[in-house]
Amino acid sequence: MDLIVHSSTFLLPQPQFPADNGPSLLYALVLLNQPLPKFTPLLWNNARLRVCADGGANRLFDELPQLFPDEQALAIRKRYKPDVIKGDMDSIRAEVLEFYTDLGTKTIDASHDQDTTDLHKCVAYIRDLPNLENQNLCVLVAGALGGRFDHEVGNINVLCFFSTIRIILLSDDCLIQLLPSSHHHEIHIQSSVEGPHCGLIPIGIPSKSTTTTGLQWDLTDTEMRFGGLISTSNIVKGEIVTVRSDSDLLWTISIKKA
Ligand SMILES: Nc1ncnc2c1ncn2[C@@H]1O[C@H](COP(=O)(O)OP(=O)(O)OP(=O)(O)O)[C@@H](O)[C@H]1O
Ligand SMILES: Cc1ncc(C[n+]2csc(CCO)c2C)c(N)n1
Repeated sequence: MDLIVHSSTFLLPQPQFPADNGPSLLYALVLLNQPLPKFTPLLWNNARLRVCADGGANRLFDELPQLFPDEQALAIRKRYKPDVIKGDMDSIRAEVLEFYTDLGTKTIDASHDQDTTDLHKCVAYIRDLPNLENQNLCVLVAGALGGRFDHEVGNINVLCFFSTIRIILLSDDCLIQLLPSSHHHEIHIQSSVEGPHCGLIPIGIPSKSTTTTGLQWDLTDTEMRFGGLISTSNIVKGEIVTVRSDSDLLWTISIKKA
């Protein structure tokens, strides 16, 4: 079975990027309608494509200037111009839509589809871009956690729906990604910015057998299911965590305050 190497180098300050011997990835950033993480400018600079999910554009417009209090808000808004705004467009304010449209941002009104979330619509757009086809794509999602639980679960469902795309849900406090059972996984821990608290959670179906190394409470051919054992409040011990499982798992790890 093939191995996937994971490494949160996108959280490292630019001079060290890319740090270890992890894969060379092409990052796309999606901003959601939630308070933006403090490290959003870092993600922005590391991304090749920047997309706002509907009301995520309000967050960019309102909150990015607050991260640069010594600079003029207009200058910051012009510097942080999204490539695309996509969604059902019921949350973006008219002035924000007009501002970014005037700057040349592409807008896609997908209000006809009331069965998928704005994040789903944005990831589908990124997946279907022709010139990203052969690239090693990784979608970073800012503002995905905290707030309404139905939205959080909807965001996790996007990980499962697009299970062959690397997608990482981020907040100021933690990240979540899917570890598909189709591969073995090696997670290179960036201990300056993440850890030590972590979790491994079966998603969709129980896991009959999960085996890990590098954790304080390693699993050895262990069963995990809701209503039984799941691995929360675990702690990263080594620089590398390995995971192999017979079913898909969520990996979550805490993000350190700057
Ligand atoms: N409280 C939240 N917690 C987590 N994610 C959120 C939250 N609010 C919004 N999002 C994410 O941001 C995206 C865009 O948000 P927006 O408010 O524009 O969506 P919406 O379709 O108007 O939501 P709804 O109609 O359900 O309130 C959502 O698809 C979701 O992924
Ligand atoms: C069974 C079922 N439950 C909820 C919705 C509502 N819904 C799900 S995603 C979405 C778009 C949000 O931007 C909306 C309105 C539905 N369609 N089907």
